[in-house]
Amino acid sequence: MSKAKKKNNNPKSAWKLPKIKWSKKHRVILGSFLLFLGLALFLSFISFLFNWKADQSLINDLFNKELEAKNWLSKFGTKVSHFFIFSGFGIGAFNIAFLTLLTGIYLFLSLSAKKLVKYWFWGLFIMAWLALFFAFIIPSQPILSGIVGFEITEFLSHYIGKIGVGIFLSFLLILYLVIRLGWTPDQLSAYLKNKKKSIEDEFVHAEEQATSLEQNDQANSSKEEEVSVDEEGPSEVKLSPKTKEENSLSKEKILISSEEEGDVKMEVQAAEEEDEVDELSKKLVQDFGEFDPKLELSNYQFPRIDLLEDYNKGKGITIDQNELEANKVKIVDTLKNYKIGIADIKATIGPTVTLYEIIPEAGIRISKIKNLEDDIALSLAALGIRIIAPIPGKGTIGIEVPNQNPSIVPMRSVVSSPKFQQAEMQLPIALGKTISNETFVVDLAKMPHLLMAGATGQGKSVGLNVILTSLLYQKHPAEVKFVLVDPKKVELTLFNKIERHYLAKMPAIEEAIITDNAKVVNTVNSLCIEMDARYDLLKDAMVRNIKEYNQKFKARKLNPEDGHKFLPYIVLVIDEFADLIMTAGKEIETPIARLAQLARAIGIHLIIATQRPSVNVITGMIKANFPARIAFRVTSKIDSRTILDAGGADQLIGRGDMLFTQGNELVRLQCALVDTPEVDRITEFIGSQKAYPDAHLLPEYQGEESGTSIDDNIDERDSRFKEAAEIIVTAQQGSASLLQRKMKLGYNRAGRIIDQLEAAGVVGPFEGSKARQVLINDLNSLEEHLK
Ligand SMILES: Nc1ncnc2c1ncn2[C@@H]1O[C@H](COP(=O)(O)OP(=O)(O)OP(=O)(O)O)[C@@H](O)[C@H]1O
Repeated sequence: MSKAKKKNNNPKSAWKLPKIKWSKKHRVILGSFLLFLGLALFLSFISFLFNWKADQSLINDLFNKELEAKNWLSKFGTKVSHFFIFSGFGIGAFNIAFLTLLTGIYLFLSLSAKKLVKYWFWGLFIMAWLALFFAFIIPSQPILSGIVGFEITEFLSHYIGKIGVGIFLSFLLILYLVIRLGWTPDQLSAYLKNKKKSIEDEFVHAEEQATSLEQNDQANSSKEEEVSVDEEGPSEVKLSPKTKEENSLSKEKILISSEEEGDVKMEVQAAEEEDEVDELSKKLVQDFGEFDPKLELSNYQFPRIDLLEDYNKGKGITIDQNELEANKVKIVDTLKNYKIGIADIKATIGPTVTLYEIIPEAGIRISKIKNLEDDIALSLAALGIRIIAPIPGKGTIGIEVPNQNPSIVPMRSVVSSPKFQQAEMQLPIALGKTISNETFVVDLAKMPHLLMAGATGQGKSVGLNVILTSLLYQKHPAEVKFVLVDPKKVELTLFNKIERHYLAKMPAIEEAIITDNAKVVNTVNSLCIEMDARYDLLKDAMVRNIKEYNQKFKARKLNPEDGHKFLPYIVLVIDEFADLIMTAGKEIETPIARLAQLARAIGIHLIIATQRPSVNVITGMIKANFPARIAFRVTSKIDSRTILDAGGADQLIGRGDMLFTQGNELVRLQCALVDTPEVDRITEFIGSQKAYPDAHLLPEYQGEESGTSIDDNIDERDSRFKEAAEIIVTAQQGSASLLQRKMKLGYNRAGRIIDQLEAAGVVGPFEGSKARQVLINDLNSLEEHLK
């Protein structure tokens, strides 16, 4: 009988499997039918509990019109309830009603059938268990155990005795708890926590699905829109692997368009595969929670705001009313000399400069004012005047006049601003304040690289410290690593204290802050290798960028045994780029440009600073790849053009007054001030806390000189040398990351083996970013060669 019942029910779940054949309409119709059927069963069952005795006489006399049933669903309710509860499985049969209802909901909302099969299996399991259980403890109540439950228990106790049945039932219960719910004593608490979340997620998910369906419905109703859905859905998926939720959403999109077009089977299969990974990762997350990259330094404390100085001690900007008036008169008079009438003038007071916004009288052409820019500046005779004609987006002209008593923008004020504190950015940086005294926060990850230049003593080093400090205030040591290059050996030394928290370096280098140019070249090349390795990981994980990758890793969808790991952002800071490019030339320019072009997606960001903004330092290649630029004060217009492709930086007043561009318009900012003692306190605060055993290690890179000196010493070969050689020859691809993945090696060991393979003549020399050439064609030749 139980079999018969299962047969009855299974098809419902099996119907769902060949999803693609079911049009949305069919699913909705069948779904709502099952939904109502489930509801009817549920009501019948409930009512049966109270009326079963009264209605019992009906069972064999269903067609007698004189008899009335008390069941809420009358004779139908009585009959089915009797069948499922009384003759069947007792109150466990409520599961049938519930499962039918659930199937209805799944079909209605077009949710994945995979889960449903599971629900049915375990739902029926529990139903059978309950029947046996009740027959075991209260055998006299057929309504609790049902006849089937009673009979089976009878049968079992006949053979294994009452105690045997008890043991058997306990075993089944444990089976359910362990397999279905994943309970072990220590995971019990973790489970309870996660269950809540997964239920919430499911609701959100279902809502999203419903909205997506609705949207598609709307799309289908209009022919034009239908085309756009069809075009967008599939191409989105092919080009951009998505996170779990997005994936199932786009899967739905494809299915819907497939009903119109009917040939996107491939995507459907891919989506099914993703489901399996999902199940596993969900289970892992359920058992262990999300992966927490911060766990190793879980007690790490972020630096406190009071480590920073409050230079203004609560004072805001102070500006003299007379100063404002005098400047206004001067501006109006000067413009009058050039026959430019003013309709209105408005002043916005910033920390360093005040912006006078002028609306010229009707009929005056902006171009006229623009042409007179230099003359007007001369007439106003003040350093630091910058004319913006027109102010982008407005029909007005801006004249920036320096304040007589500029106020400092303390790092403390920008760090504690809500704008920075609540910034939802990957690498938020509080650069300073705008001319209208608003805190200016940018995302380094979006820049994605920054070029910083200005004459000496104008605030570059402070600017670098502002950037680094911003990140220290927002990012845990597990999330970001700095590679610091400081040929001047003074500016960044303080950061030595946080070497084992925040710095990254090559294993062979002792000092984490690199001062020697030859080592810089190696390190930059090492970052290129890191970049390639990260791209391999991204490709393998089928994601587009580090953010998605880390999300996927945290959700335990990527297996660490395949070489996957949480990837911190890496920020490379080069303090004096001029020295470097003068001595190393192309050797450094090429890998820098390569990093700049490609590294954004994998979380490596470059900041290069120079006090010599000449074209042989800031070359075309560098400029093309650094759209975000900061110019501090420079001495000539030419320098300003070299940095910004525009004048203006020569009109700045120094001490952190700067122009910032992210590729479009220029923004004048007052850089925040963080002085050496403050940086000292912050690094001391961080440095005194528990650290990682070492700085974050970058891949090994052997420079030209050291590369050629590898001997082919057979005794010193790695124990897995031969295996590695075979992998390389089979794949015909000489890369350390390949060995890393296939042999599950660390980067250093894989790198060493590659060097040994080079020495043994199996692979060619290092070719920068490209994989090395493999010099042996097949395994037979390799055998010969190694002999
Ligand atoms: N944002 C700022 N607010 C106030 N004063 C500043 C600011 N930035 C710099 N200064 C002042 O300017 C001085 C020089 O700044 P900084 O050392 O950053 O210049 P620099 O451009 O790095 O010089 P160099 O190229 O010689 O290292 C600082 O000591 C400080 O007094």
